[in-house]
Amino acid sequence: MSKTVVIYHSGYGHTKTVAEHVARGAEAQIIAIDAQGEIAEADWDALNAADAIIFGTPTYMGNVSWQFKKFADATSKVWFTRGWQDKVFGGFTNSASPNGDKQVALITLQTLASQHGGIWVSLGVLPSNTKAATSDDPNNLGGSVGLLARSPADAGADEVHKGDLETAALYGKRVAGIAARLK
Ligand SMILES: Cc1cc2nc3c(=O)[nH]c(=O)nc-3n(C[C@H](O)[C@H](O)[C@H](O)COP(=O)(O)O)c2cc1C
Repeated sequence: MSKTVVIYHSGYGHTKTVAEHVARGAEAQIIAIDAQGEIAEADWDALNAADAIIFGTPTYMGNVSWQFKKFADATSKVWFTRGWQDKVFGGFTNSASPNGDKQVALITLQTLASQHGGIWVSLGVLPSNTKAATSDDPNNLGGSVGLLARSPADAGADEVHKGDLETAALYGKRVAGIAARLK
């Protein structure tokens, strides 16, 4: 059994909903970065002990939230010791527009994982991109690097698109499964 941790920031709850579905698929511990961009000391211990880490952030102004970036910069302490070298990593982002520059945020997460010498896991779910496809379908946003999710600007935190939440669970399962195979 591998140990997976989902660590995310969410300003208004939508990304939290996505994180919970990723964590359910991965059977992962879940850690929230708070509004000041902080996590507890015990959370660092959990991250250090994990076989797989999945990063999550809303896309704000075309990139990760400042709270996530503050966390990312704080990981430089671990970077110096190569403490996360060869861990398995994944990442997800949620935003209002179908595109909304989500990919930029995702690449930031992939780059963070790579800085740590990690093994990045792609989404691994075929896009639903036919005329009949809807937001209820898996990977209807057509991602490949990691998980993309959409919450329309007027949607509540419990209204993240159904297909994206299903994709979130599939992706969590995939990351944890790959970590278990490598262990
Ligand atoms: C400061 C700010 C910047 C945002 N920038 C973007 C953006 O660049 N692209 C986009 O599609 N949505 C953008 N949004 C919309 C959020 O990504 C969307 O509401 C998301 O669901 C918020 O997630 P959260 O509830 O976890 O904070 C922005 C929202 C805020 C508050």
